[in-house]
Amino acid sequence: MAMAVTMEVGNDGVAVISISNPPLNIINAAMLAALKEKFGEATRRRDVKAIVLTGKGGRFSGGFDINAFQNPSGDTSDRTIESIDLVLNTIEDCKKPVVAAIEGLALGGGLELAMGCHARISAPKTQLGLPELTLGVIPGLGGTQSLPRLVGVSKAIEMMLFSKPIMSEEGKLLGLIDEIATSEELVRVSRLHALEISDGRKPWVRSLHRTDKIGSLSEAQQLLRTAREQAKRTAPNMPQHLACLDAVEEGLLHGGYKGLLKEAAVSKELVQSNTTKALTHLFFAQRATAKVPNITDVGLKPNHVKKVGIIGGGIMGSGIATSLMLSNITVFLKEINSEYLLKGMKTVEGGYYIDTLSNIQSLVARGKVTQDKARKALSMLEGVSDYSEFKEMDMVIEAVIEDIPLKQEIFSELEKVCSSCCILATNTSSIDLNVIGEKTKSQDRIIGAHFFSPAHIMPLLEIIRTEKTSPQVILDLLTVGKIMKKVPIVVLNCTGFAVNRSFFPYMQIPHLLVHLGVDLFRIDRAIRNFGFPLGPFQLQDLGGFRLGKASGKEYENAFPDRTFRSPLTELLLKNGRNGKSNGKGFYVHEKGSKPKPDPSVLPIVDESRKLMNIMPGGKPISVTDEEITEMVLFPTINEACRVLDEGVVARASDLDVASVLGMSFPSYW
Ligand SMILES: C[C@H](O)CC(=O)SCCNC(=O)CCNC(=O)[C@H](O)C(C)(C)COP(=O)(O)OP(=O)(O)OC[C@H]1O[C@@H](n2cnc3c(N)ncnc32)[C@H](O)[C@@H]1OP(=O)(O)O
Repeated sequence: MAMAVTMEVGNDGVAVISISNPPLNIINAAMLAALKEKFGEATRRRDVKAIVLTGKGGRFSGGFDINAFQNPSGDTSDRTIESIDLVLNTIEDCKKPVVAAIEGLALGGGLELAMGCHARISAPKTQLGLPELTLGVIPGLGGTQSLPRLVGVSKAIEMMLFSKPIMSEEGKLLGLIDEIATSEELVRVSRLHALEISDGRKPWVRSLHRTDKIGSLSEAQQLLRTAREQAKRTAPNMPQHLACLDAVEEGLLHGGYKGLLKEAAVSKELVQSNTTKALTHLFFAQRATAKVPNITDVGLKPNHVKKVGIIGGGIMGSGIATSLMLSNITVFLKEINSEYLLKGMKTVEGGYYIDTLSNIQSLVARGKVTQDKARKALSMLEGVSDYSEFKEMDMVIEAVIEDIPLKQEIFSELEKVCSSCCILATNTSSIDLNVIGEKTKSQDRIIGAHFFSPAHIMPLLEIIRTEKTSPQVILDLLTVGKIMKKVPIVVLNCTGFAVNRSFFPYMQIPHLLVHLGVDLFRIDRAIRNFGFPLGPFQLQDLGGFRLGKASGKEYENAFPDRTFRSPLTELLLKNGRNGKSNGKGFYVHEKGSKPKPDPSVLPIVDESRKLMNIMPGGKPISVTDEEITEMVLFPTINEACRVLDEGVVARASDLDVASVLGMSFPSYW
């Protein structure tokens, strides 16, 4: 059904105005106009005593149409300010009481419409939130004014700045929700509530008139100061956080109406910003990854994957296991001996390293997982040291070291011990899948499941298919990925696949620059200032130099025309450095403190420079930070274009998503 706003007036004198725009009742300009019209009609009609505003199809509304931010009309100067015209003048100042009946979700503009009403009745477990900042904008239908007045300044700032929705049960405690009613009772209870307001038996509350939750101005300003400092630290390159706080402050200083004007002015500016363009592009790009041509559009049904075997309990294997367990999937973790098995199990569960939190403990400590969920997840893990249980597996993920003969042997073995419909996946980050499966006859069920480290935290899953991988197997892994709350992108088999292949210049060009005389710590700083959380040398420390050397070889073989070779990595290894794993890389890594640049690495760098001798005239080149960033990123973009041109990814936007979620490319560029 297309977008519609309908009104039904009952014998009780309540007009129920319903919005409908399946699946999420997204609001657009036409809907706002239709709402105004229906409210006008309800206000005029003598048989209407009160109004209930609700959404059809079990969802109130997912908010305003994000497409509108992608193509904002150039001149918005004489556009109506909807927060004033509709939410304030039409709904909040309506001459008849208006009650919102909320179910499923009320996000962004959806919640803002509800906050314009005089009371809110919600079904249980309904999501309420203002996630606009994740899109580069701020709440634009009055939310910066109504939310602080309904839940207090501190909670409102938290909900907006972290774009963190709450559930209706918490909303009830905070006073955002007046009553909770079952889905079946929702509209009936809302009608009664509206009539009771009309009879004077329940209070008729206009959100913007409220001051009781705001507290003193000095307290509020202290909260705003702290929030501003935090925003400057955590979102230094994004304007919307400070802009949102400015709009809140304006309303606190000069009243809700002035606050709405400020909100509108700021929104108008932000909607044209590059940050909004980038973040809304990412929103749709992320959803597009779920649509894989010839896989998700050919009527296949996913098989239910209940049991997964993992071969190898190292960092990757234990991270993947953690993520699967938290998604209620039973994991059999296999290691070659009891010592390694214990270590793998403890990395997941805790207790092996006394001073390091296990995967699960660290998620609980960071508030990502509740104790209850952690307990449940732990019951999904079993450690094994042979293949006797593997007949039962729906999928196996191999996560051993990058050693071709070892992987080939494991896959031959798996073919024998697993059932013929078990998915055989490898977590290799660069080895050709055809080579891994060469010694089997099961090429149709061999697939790459490339997780990014740490696998229980990073959201990207790169799914690699060969020409022989069956569509059903691809669909099944896609589905498991979604159950694990990962964002899966499907790519073709090639050296480095889509993500590491695109980013191999990002790891190599910094070495070229260093050999041309640029300071390595300056390169990391320039890249961090651009917005990456870590510089390329910090990243190489994390991966370890042995891995760097092995994958460097792969790229040298595959793309000899565009690889930079230097003896640096070899020299580092010879000097007993392997990056973070032994505490010695380009940085000093000590437990409990941030990595610090290590000056003792510089003589090794100099030795490598001397051996290469590529500085023009023997002198370091002179470059600006901007040039450093461009010299590192432009070849990366070129490689991404090759990846696209060769059809390794289905869409350019898949690479955008992969760069942000897998390589932490700053989302706002
Ligand atoms: C003026 C106001 O202050 C400004 C605003 O309201 S800004 C918008 C605020 N709202 C949001 O940010 C919510 C964005 N949406 C979401 O986070 C998620 O869609 C959700 C959590 C609501 C639901 O998730 P889920 O059930 O997985 O559904 P999901 O697949 O994401 O969405 C279903 C479809 O609706 C689309 N959609 C979701 N929210 C949308 C929006 N706000 N605008 C346009 N399209 C939207 C999706 O692109 C998807 O389309 P597709 O089927 O063609 O791919």
